Amino acid sequence: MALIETRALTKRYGGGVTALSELTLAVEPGIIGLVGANGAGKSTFIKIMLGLLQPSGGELRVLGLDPTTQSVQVRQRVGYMPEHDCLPSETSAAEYVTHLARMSGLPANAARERASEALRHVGLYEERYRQIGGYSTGMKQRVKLAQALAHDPDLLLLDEPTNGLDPAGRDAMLELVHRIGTEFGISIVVCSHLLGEVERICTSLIAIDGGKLLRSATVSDMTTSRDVLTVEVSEGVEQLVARLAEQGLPVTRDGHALMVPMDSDEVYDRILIAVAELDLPLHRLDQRRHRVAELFQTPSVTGPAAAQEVGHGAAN
Ligand SMILES: Nc1ncnc2c1ncn2[C@@H]1O[C@H](COP(=O)(O)OP(=O)(O)OP(=O)(O)O)[C@@H](O)[C@H]1O
Repeated sequence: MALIETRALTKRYGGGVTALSELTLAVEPGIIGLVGANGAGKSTFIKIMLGLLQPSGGELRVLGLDPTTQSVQVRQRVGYMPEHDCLPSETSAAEYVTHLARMSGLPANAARERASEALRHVGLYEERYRQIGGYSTGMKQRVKLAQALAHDPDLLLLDEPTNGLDPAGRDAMLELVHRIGTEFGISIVVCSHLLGEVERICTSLIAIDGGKLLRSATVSDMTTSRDVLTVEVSEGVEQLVARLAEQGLPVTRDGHALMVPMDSDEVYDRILIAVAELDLPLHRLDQRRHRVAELFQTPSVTGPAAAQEVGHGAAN
């Protein structure tokens, strides 16, 4: 059974905004990156999966359940970490997470135990009796993660868990998410507008742009068949580009380097022959795996920083 399955899932808000447009996908259990630029529709998708928002059209199953009619069952099995800060400042993390565990239906003692355990998993055990108002941003994010874990869910939906964190904090949060996914065997959907960031911890990726599905596949499927050859010549780059284009090889430029998808073994030889025939000084010819971010580059996305972001448009 697929973990999440949608068919033509669509969400329109008032004011003519189509936040999700005919999304059709199926993902298997694992750590799933839900990636897209700001406004791509990630939060909307998460809220529909939780049954907090009703879709305007299409179908959806989460853990085999229909959130539009079985939202209580869905929320019993799904933990949700919202994007924005929503924590009470004058309450301790222990009190807050216990309270939410109780609200999910656990008896008082079990709720307290589960809260302590969840806070231990996220590294806040020692600090759990301090008021949340005195916590750093990273600690607050961890409290949100702990409350999502407290009722022992089968699936976690994390909306931008690295928001507001510095690079070290982002790394630590991603490592934690990865550990929870692998050690506890919980499936996780982790939203991010930074593909390069989640790519390293995910087993599959759903990429959306302007509410439309760009791609949904396992990370290994996205990368294994897409090795790329990098060629650098000290001079005559234009000649080489023209020669490779004549041969029907798709070439993209990355600074001085030329990148050619390695669709078959003979591509390597064809490049070597072209360089030799043109008598160009070969500086470098090597093969490497495509980074997932490169697979999503569009003509309007340029430069290394932009290449990290998926898509480029808001939904309209
Ligand atoms: N309640 C709403 N009413 C009208 N439009 C909305 C509403 N909520 C979201 N939108 C619009 O729907 C589109 C998708 O928003 P959504 O928050 O789902 O995107 P996102 O990918 O999560 O982006 P972000 O990371 O910035 O939150 C955006 O254009 C947004 O402005």
